[in-house]
Amino acid sequence: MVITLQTLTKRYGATLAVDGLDLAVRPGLVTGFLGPNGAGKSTTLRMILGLDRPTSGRALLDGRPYSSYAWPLRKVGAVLEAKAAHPGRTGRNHLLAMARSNGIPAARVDEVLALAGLGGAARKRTGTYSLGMGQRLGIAGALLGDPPVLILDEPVNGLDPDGVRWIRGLMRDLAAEGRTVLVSSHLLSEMQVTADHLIVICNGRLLADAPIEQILAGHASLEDAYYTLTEGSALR
Ligand SMILES: Nc1ncnc2c1ncn2[C@@H]1O[C@H](COP(=O)(O)OP(=O)(O)OP(=O)(O)O)[C@@H](O)[C@H]1O
Repeated sequence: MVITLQTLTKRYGATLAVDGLDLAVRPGLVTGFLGPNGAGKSTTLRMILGLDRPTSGRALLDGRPYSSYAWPLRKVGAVLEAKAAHPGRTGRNHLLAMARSNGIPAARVDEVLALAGLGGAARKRTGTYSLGMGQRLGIAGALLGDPPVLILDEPVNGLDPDGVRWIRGLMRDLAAEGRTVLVSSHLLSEMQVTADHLIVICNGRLLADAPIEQILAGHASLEDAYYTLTEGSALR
């Protein structure tokens, strides 16, 4: 499944959060989505997921908006914020409710809980989860519908070293299975070893959309390349 942005624009009052993005995110790759704080990454991801309405332009999944799909969890799995679950619900019940509303069998809930390393905490209330456990629950939820597209906003935030390794391997595996994996992160060293392709934005505008080798060429590290790319684009 291809994610296509067509002159995607979002204005909040005087702030142009996303400024005419035109690009395609392709299957079979881990695409890193980078940019300074306030660059417009989360706003872009929210528009792809139909959680924010574009001021103009469009965000499409295989040519159709997210909202046009009857079982969206079977098309796109997303983790936007850790701890999005109701704190009084157990992790398992949270996922069961998600599964039910998307016609996904209950057995899949236990599968993704085990996959996310949450088997032991499945029957605890999510309000008692640590940041990393909340992040794992979010990832379990994203995998629930076995979707062809995964959208992850800062997925390693709060994860322990084991968790970081796990999510890195998971993203690589999902891409190798032919899925579209779009991941935003500020951890450039992590992106350097995980991403195949990078999209860099600043002030809502596209700075780079290229294979990682091309962006790294002539630089000692992704951190170096990133600073070269963004230094000419002072933040508002
Ligand atoms: N609901 C909102 N109302 C008003 N302004 C908003 C809203 N959401 C985002 N913005 C503004 O839009 C711009 C882009 O924000 P966004 O959260 O998309 O950036 P980001 O790249 O995800 O940043 P970070 O790396 O800090 O998460 C910022 O200037 C932000 O203040």
